[in-house]
Amino acid sequence: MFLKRISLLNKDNVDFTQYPFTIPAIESFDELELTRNITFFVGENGSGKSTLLEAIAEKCDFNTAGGGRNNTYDVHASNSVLGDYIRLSWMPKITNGFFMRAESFYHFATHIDELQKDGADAYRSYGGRSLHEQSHGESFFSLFQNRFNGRAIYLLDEPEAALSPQRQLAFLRILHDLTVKEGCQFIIATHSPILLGYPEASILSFDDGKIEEIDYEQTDHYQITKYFLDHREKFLKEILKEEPES
Ligand SMILES: Nc1ncnc2c1ncn2[C@@H]1O[C@H](COP(=O)(O)OP(=O)(O)OP(=O)(O)O)[C@@H](O)[C@H]1O
Repeated sequence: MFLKRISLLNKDNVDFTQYPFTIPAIESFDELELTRNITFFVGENGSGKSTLLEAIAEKCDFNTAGGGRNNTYDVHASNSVLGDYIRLSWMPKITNGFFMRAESFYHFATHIDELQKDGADAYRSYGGRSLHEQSHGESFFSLFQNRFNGRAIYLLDEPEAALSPQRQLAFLRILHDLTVKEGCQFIIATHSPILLGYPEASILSFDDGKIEEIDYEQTDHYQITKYFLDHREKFLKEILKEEPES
């Protein structure tokens, strides 16, 4: 493990009427200890997971549109406001890593194509061919299999977005190998009940206005998916029933 703690600085200068401090989990955020090689961020849509992940990426000097330190391109690279207010505590400090956001991965793929056109052997780290020539899920997988290794921290925003259930299971194996054999650290925002099931991870919930560690079985992702699978017909009848006209 490398990144041990994330702390809020300058609390006196914070404007709680402005984004990102209007997000309840960020408003109450003070300090977060990271205790495992894999940390999951979970929570309802809009609960602040990406906001904190992007702030960590900015403090790591990764491209906030996606990429590592050396991936300089402009598309959607936004400044993280929260990045100005947090401090990362490392032991030891590392600089290698990657910020992956599913939503802007297309632009990252174009950036790699441009590097290749300029003469760099950029495809080598991504399965030997353009990420655009691979399916969405295949391109994610090429990144995980070829680009990720060694003493590094990986910040992933919804990596399951393009992965089939089978590939999500295969991704668990990659996570296992990269953390156990290579010592990599991961922070992953996810909605996947499959990924969240990884046994040696800590799960931080952003719900109920605070960031707190919870068990797998306490997550909505586990509970709703399990309930749905166990009671699909009853569940669907309930949510699809016609309301009587008033
Ligand atoms: N640049 C911005 N300016 C103002 N508000 C923003 C900005 N970016 C995000 N927000 C708001 O902050 C809240 C948290 O967004 P964030 O993307 O961190 O949520 P999330 O937990 O990652 O959600 P999801 O699971 O849907 O990806 C949302 O209500 C969103 O509308």
